[in-house]
Amino acid sequence: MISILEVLNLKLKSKNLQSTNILTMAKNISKIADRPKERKPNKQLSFDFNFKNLTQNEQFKFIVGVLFMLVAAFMLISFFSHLFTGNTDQSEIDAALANAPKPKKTANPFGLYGAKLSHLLIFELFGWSAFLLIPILFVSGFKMSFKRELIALENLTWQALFYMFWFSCFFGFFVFMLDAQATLSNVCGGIGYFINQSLYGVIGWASILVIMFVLIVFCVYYYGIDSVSKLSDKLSSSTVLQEADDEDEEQEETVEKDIASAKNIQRVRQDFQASPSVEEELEDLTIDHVDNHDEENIRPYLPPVVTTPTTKSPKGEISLTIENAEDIPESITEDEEETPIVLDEKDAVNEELLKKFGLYDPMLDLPHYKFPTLDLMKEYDTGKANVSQEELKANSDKIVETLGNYGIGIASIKATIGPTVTLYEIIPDAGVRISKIKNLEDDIALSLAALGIRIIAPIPGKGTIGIEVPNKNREMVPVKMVIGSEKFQKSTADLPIVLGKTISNEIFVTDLAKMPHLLMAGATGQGKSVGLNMILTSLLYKKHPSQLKFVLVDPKKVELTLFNKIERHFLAMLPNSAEAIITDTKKVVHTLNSLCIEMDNRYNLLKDAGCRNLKEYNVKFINRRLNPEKGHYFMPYIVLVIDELADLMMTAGKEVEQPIARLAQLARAIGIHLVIATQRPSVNVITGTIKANFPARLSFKVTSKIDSRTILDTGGAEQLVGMGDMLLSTGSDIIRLQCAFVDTPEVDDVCDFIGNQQGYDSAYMLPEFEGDNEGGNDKAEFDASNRDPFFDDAARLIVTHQQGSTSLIQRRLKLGYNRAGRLIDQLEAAGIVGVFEGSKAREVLVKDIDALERLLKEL
Ligand SMILES: Nc1ncnc2c1ncn2[C@@H]1O[C@H](COP(=O)(O)OP(=O)(O)OP(=O)(O)O)[C@@H](O)[C@H]1O
Repeated sequence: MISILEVLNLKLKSKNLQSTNILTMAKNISKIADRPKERKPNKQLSFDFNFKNLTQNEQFKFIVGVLFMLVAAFMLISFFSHLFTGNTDQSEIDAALANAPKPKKTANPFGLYGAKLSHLLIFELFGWSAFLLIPILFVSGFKMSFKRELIALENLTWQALFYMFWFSCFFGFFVFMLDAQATLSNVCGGIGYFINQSLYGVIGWASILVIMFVLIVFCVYYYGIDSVSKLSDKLSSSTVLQEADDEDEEQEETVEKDIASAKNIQRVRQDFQASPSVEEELEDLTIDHVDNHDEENIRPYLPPVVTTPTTKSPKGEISLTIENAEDIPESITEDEEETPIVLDEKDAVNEELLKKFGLYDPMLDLPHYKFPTLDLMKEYDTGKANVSQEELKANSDKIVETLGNYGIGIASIKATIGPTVTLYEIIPDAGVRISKIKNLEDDIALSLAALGIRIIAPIPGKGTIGIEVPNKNREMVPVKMVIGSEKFQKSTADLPIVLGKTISNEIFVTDLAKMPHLLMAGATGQGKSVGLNMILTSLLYKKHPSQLKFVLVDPKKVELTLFNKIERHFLAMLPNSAEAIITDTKKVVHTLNSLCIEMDNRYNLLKDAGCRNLKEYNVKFINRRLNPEKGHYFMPYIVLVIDELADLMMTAGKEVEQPIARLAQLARAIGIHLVIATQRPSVNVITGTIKANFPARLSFKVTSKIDSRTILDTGGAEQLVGMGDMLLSTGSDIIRLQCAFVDTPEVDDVCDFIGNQQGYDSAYMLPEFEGDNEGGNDKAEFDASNRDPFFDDAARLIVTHQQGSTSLIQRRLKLGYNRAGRLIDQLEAAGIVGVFEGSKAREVLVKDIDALERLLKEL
C-alpha cells in the first residue's frame, strides 16, 4: 500500500507542479477577465481551476478512470503472478526494503513494484481476498470513464471490503490453528493472522464463533434478513428450486438466475405470479415464480398490447368484474376454467400476497436510483429587485396624477414589489367606471415612461384595480431557489412543476396532472426554451423513472437534445427507432398515433380493472389487486412535449392536429399530459380544436395583441417585458409570473447525473403504429384490378404536370372531390406520387411519361 501511495504521490507531485503553473496562469487570466468590464456569464471561458472544478471536469474524470482500470489490470497480473512467484521474489523485496544497492531481477512480470505491491496487499495485509480490491478499482474506473456502472458500485464496494476483511480473518483462524504460518501466510495475510492471534489470546478457539457472528450481523443488516422466517423462506425456496432443478432442464436456468438475483429480496416481493390458482404454492412461494417476474421487471417496460375489448374478450370481462366473478358467464371466463376462481378465494389470495410481500413498489425497478441533488444547480448573484422608496413613491404619484387628470379620484393605493414588476393596487373613488381606467393604459404608460404596463381591472377576487409596472432593476429567479423551496419539495402533486415566482414574490408550484395539458407561446428569445426546461427539470427532481416518461418532439432539432442522456430512464420511444427524441415530422405523426394506441390500451386496462383513472388503477396495482399475467402493469405518467408546433402544423396539418386533439380530449384520465410550445400563436397553428382542449395556457411576450388574444383570449402578453416574464391562464384566472432561470449547463448536469445511473435496458416502448404508407411495399398492396377507370389518365396528367395535386385531377378530369381523392390515394399506393405533405402538393415520384407508360404496363 505504502509503495502504491509513493508512486501515486510522485505522479501527483509532478502533476501538481504543472497544475500550479496553470493555476497561476489561470489566476492571472481570470484577474484580467474580472476587471470591471461587462461580464458574460454564459460564454466566458472558465479558467477557475479550483479542485472542485477539476474533479468535475469530464476529461479529468476520464483520465482518472482509465488510470484506475490500468491499476486494476496491473494488480490482477501482479497478484496472480505473486501466487506463484511470491516466494522467489521475497528475497528481492527484502533487499529492496533494506535499501540494498542492486536488487536482482524479480520474477513478477511487473518487476519490483508489482512484487512489492502484491507482497504488501496479499502477504502483509489481506491474503487472497486482496483480489477483491480489483473489481472495486475497475468498476470505479469504468464508471468514471464511460459514465456507466457495470454493477452497482456502492454495493460492490461495501461487499468487497467486508468480505476482504472477513475472509482474511476466516482463513486466518485455520492458518493460526494449524500453525501453518510459514507456508500459508498468503492465504490469510497479516491482518487475518494477527486478529486471530489476538482473539485466541482472549477467548481461545471460540474466536471462530466471533468471526461467524460478524458475518451474520453483516448479512442481517446488509441483506435485510430481519427474521428467521425470512431466512427459512429463502432456504425453503431454494430447496424447492433444487428439486425442480432435477426435473427440468429449462428450470435449471431459471434457478441460476434466481440465485443470482435472490439478493434483490424486494423484487422477489413483486411477484404476483404465485398464481392464485395454484393454492398449495401459496404456502411456499418459490423464487422460481418470483424471479421470472424479477426478470420481467428488469426488462424495459413493454406496455402490454391489449386486445380491443369486444364483449367477448375474456381479459376484458374478468378483471372488470372481479367482485362479481360468479356472475360471469362461463363462455367468457374460458381462460380461467382450469382454475375457477370465486370472489372470496381470489381476494384471499390478494390478501395473502399482500401480507407476504407487502405493497408493490415500482421504484424497486431501479432500487439504487438517486434523485438529482440541489448542488447540480448554480448559485447566482441574483441582485435583489431593488425598487427604492423613491421609485415607488414617484410611480404611485404619477399614477394618481394621471388618473386625476382624467377626473378619476383614488381612495387608496398600495404597492407589492415582485421580481420583475411592481403591482400597484388602487381602489378608485366610488362611482368610477372601471372601463375608463382600462382605457387609460397607454396614458399611464406614457406618464410613467415605462414599457410593459398592464392593467388588471378588476383584480379577480380582490375588488381592486391592479397596475403592473416593470421594475427598473429586475431580479432573476434562480432555479436552485425554486426547486429547493419548501413549497416545491413538499408538494404532493402528481406531476409537480415549479415555474417561478408570482408578482407577490411567492414561489409558484402547480400540478401538470391537474392542468391537464399546457399550451405555451412566446416570440423568439422571450424564454420559451427556458420555460420548457423548467418544466422538465421540475419533474426530473420529483419523479422516479418508474413513475414518469417523456415523449420529446423537437422539430428544431437542437432544443431538447440534452435529454438524450436520460433515454433509458425517462424517455419513451417507438420501437425500432434509432433516437428517442423525435425530430422528423413523419415520425411525429407516427408517435402521436402510437400515443393514441397507448391511450386506448390504457383505457382498456382501466376498464378491466374497474378504475376511473390512472391514480386509482395504480393504487389497485400497488395493492396487488391486478394480475400482471393479464397484462396489468404499473402505469407511468407520460408527458408529451412538443417544442415547436408551428413547424408541424405547416408540414403535416391535420395529421398532427387530430391526434393532438384526441389526446388532449381523452388522455388526462390515463396519465398522458401534453405540453405544447409554439413561437407563432396564430390561428392556423393554434386552431380552434387544439385551443378548446387546452384550458391552461402560458404566454411569454408575443409580438402583437392579436397573438396574445389567440393564445390567452385576451390582450396583455404583448406588454410583457421578456426574459421569462409570462402570463399563465388557467381558465378563468390570469396570473403574471416570472419564470425561474435554468441554464443549459444546469440541465446538462441534471441529465448527466441521471444518465450516469443504472437505467432500464432501453427507453419505454410505445406501441407499434403501422402508418398507411409504411414499409415501402406500397406497390404490393396496390390492387391493380380494382383501380379506377380514370387511373391511367390521372397518372399521365400528374406526371406531365409534375404536380401531385388532387385539385388538378378534379379540374382536368372533371371529377368530384372524393373520387379525385381516391385516385390520388391509388396513385400513391402505386408509387406514382409521394405521401401527403399537408398544404404542399405531393411529390411526383415518376419523372417522365415514358417511365410512367412502362410502369402502367407492369401494373
Ligand atoms: N426566466 C428567465 N430569467 C432570466 N433570463 C431569461 C429567462 N428566460 C430566458 N431568459 C433569457 O432569454 C434568453 C432566450 O431565452 P430562450 O432561449 O428560452 O428563448 P426562446 O423563447 O426559447 O427562443 P427561441 O424560440 O428562439 O428558442 C436566454 O438565453 C436568457 O438569457
